[in-house]
Amino acid sequence: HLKLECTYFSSKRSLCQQVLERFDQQYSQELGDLWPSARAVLLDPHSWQYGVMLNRFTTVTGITQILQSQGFSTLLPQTCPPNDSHLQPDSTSHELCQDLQSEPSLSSPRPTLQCYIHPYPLRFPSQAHRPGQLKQYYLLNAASLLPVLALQIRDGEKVLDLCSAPGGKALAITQCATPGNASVFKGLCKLLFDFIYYHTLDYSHFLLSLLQVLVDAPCSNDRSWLYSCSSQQGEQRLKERARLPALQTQLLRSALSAVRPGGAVVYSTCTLSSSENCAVVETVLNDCPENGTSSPYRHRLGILVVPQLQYTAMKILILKMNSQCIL
Ligand SMILES: C[S@@+](CC[C@H](N)C(=O)[O-])C[C@H]1O[C@@H](n2cnc3c(N)ncnc32)[C@H](O)[C@@H]1O
Repeated sequence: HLKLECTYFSSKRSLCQQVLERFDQQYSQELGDLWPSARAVLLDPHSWQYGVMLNRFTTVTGITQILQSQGFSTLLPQTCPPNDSHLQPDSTSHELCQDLQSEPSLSSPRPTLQCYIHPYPLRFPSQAHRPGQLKQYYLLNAASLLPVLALQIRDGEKVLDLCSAPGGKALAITQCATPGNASVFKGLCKLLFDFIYYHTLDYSHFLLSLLQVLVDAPCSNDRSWLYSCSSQQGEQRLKERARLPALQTQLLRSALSAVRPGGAVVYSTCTLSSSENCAVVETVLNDCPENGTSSPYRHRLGILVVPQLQYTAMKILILKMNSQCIL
């Protein structure tokens, strides 16, 4: 049963001062003027926003109306805006929107992710686990959907979600394409909540067989690292942080060995740290002589989503994500 009222997120979390000091040092240099507002969001759990992703494998009767009556609106465009809309400042956005909406080679439209967000950090109640039943919706940080959208998954494609646990993005992947075998997908949705995963660094047994690979790499998750740790744990995590780029580089190389020509590898993290983001991608690109300094890839190494208080930035980013865009 749905609890019909939304509640503000409240929790007692203890801040790890050492981690904050390191972030201040590093991010004021890397992000400049953007850091104070990003810092304010990270330090105020009440301002953290969660999207509500509907599960299209269940009948979602009534939830859409409840969400809309509470002021939630869809994150992704349900229909493409006209070419001169203020939300899509360039033609790339319009093409991306059309691409998100439909698959030209298929007679029926491709399923789109249904995610609702609110202009204020209102938290929709999470749905309790009901044995034998799928959840009708999941709460997740809306920015987590960007790597999944970047995969541009089409029906029938093989996707490897290389660092899957606990499974938020894998769930989003299941919402993006029509599965060949619906019961397998339903089983997957269930399994993902049992936190099943395995650790290896070698994915070469998939050698050149996959079209899409997602590397949502283990990283110094800024938001959670700031909280819930003693000063001893903080020290330990900062040491661990220095070792992460080597692991991330290994995982990204392994993903590249599994993807077939013409496919795509999407690398994502939930840290703002440049040494775990563009530096990792650059290191791997440097392996390939054809990706020299004059390569066009150099100018489009990725999108950095910096937490801000205005939610509209997220919608605009979704429409612009195919072009070079650093917020
Ligand atoms: C950022 S989390 C992934 C979150 C997940 N994609 C999601 O959306 O729920 C990174 C995960 O990678 C796992 N991991 C660490 N080393 C790994 C490895 N060698 N192969 C696969 N996963 C690994 C970690 O245990 C962690 O669960």
